[in-house]
Amino acid sequence: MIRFDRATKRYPDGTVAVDELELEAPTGEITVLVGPSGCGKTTSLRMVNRMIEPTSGTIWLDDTDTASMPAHELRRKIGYVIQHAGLFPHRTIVDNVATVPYLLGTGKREARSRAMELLERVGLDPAFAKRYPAQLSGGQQQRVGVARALAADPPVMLMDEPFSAVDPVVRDQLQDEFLRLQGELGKTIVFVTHDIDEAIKLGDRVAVLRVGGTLAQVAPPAELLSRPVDSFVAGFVGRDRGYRALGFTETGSLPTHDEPTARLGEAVPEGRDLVLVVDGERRPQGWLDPASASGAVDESDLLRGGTLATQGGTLRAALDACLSSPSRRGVVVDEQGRLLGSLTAREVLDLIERDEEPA
Ligand SMILES: Nc1ncnc2c1ncn2[C@@H]1O[C@H](COP(=O)(O)OP(=O)(O)OP(=O)(O)O)[C@@H](O)[C@H]1O
Repeated sequence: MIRFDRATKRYPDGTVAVDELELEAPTGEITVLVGPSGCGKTTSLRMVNRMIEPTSGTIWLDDTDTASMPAHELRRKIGYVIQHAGLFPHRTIVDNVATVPYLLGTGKREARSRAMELLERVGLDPAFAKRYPAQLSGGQQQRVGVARALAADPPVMLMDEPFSAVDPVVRDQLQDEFLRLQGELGKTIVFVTHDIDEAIKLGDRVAVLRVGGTLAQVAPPAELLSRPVDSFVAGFVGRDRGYRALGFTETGSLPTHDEPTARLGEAVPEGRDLVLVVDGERRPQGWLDPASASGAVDESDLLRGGTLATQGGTLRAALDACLSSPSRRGVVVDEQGRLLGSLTAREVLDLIERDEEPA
């Protein structure tokens, strides 16, 4: 656990970057700091590993006042990942990852073999190990940055905009893999971003800061979306927050109807209504308009593009499946992707209304 206890940073020029911050980052969870430019996110983060010393207040690591520990000992327990990865340009990837173990006196062979394991863990091909940072893409470099921070197996990780410098598709992949990795590792993570969508996706808890370095609200993402404390947080959390909050509400069992199907290779069925086409495992492939096809059902006849809802998924996914479906019937599948049935947007709205808590 990391706890900011009235932590304050006043820079020598008088700027108060962080003002009496009270915040707890629980053990094994991802706590995201988010807020507009200059609100003190980076300053707060760097006070944890004492790259910046607080002017007043205390930062606790479990039961220890971080100011009472030698800084090098503190930093051994804390991995640090920054934007652009901050890799050493003249060291190979494997040596970059093994940097801290080398410093701690781990033998070369052991440090390297652990570094290779970590590269694999963060989803990087071991073939990159002998390359230099400039020979990797931005996304690959960020993975190396994460592997390097994990190398000494620290219980705590500080991450400052680690995925901001890559394009949206790569960022999405890095975020997914980061969540998968955290599912295995359960580190105590403080993560800084200016991107509220990233905060909502990654945070177990999200702390919204205002310029001046004060805490506006800290809450799990669903609560932040559904119950922002004031207009600043509501504005920062942004548009569509009601719809986005559905992404945190699980559907339980969706009330589905039987959906008539046709199979690829079978004769095009009669009728005018769109028909769902499935493969031999009953996995939906797309919709068929019987009026515009003849002979056997062929892949090229299919209307695609609808998303699928998974039984036990979220209300947002269920509603999206309906709205994106060419037939307006949302397709529901099981964990293996096999058809369970369909439902309409009206039925999903009924579920939403049923779930609505009284204000
Ligand atoms: N060394 C410094 N001396 C004086 N003021 C500073 C210093 N470093 C940061 N500041 C100021 O402190 C405030 C908080 O800065 P900080 O970098 O922590 O914000 P941030 O929320 O991380 O911003 P961004 O999202 O733009 O990176 C800003 O007003 C900044 O100008």
